[in-house]
Amino acid sequence: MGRIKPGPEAALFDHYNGRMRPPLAVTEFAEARGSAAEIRRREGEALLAALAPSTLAVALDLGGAAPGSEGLAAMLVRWQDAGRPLAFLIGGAEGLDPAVLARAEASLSLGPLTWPHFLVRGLLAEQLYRAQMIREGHPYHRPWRP
Ligand SMILES: C[S@@+](CC[C@H](N)C(=O)[O-])C[C@H]1O[C@@H](n2cnc3c(N)ncnc32)[C@H](O)[C@@H]1O
Repeated sequence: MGRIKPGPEAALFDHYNGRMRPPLAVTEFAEARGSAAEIRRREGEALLAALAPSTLAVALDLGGAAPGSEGLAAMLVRWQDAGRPLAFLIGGAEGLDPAVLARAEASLSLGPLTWPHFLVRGLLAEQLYRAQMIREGHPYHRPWRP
């Protein structure tokens, strides 16, 4: 949700997305106006209208599953094996509407801290790139801990 402007958040996303094979395609939606509930509803309607019926939607949500990076890599394999378009949904400042959470088949948390949505885009891109590296056995991911 939201149209990112040139700046550090856009650069963070571009940095990791530029490494992905293939890169992620981003669809941006204008942030809505009104009360918090109206914003969530209007933004939710725009998001839902853009999803094809076959799309496997994953909501980025604080209440979602919070796997480690290797767990996320395994989840991604399952999602991609479904052979359906895969979409990650990131809410705006007011969060995702309950209708969007209900449509999503999975929800993913990046931990209990609340992050700004444009930062979430970059954080997610890094984790999806990391998941690719985990699948390839690439030393980008160093799972050992001292
Ligand atoms: C500023 S947050 C919205 C905060 C809102 N109060 C809520 O609870 O969703 C904007 C969006 O970023 C994503 N987001 C922020 N922090 C997150 C986290 N820790 N895990 C997953 N998604 C997060 C969600 O998609 C959220 O809708």
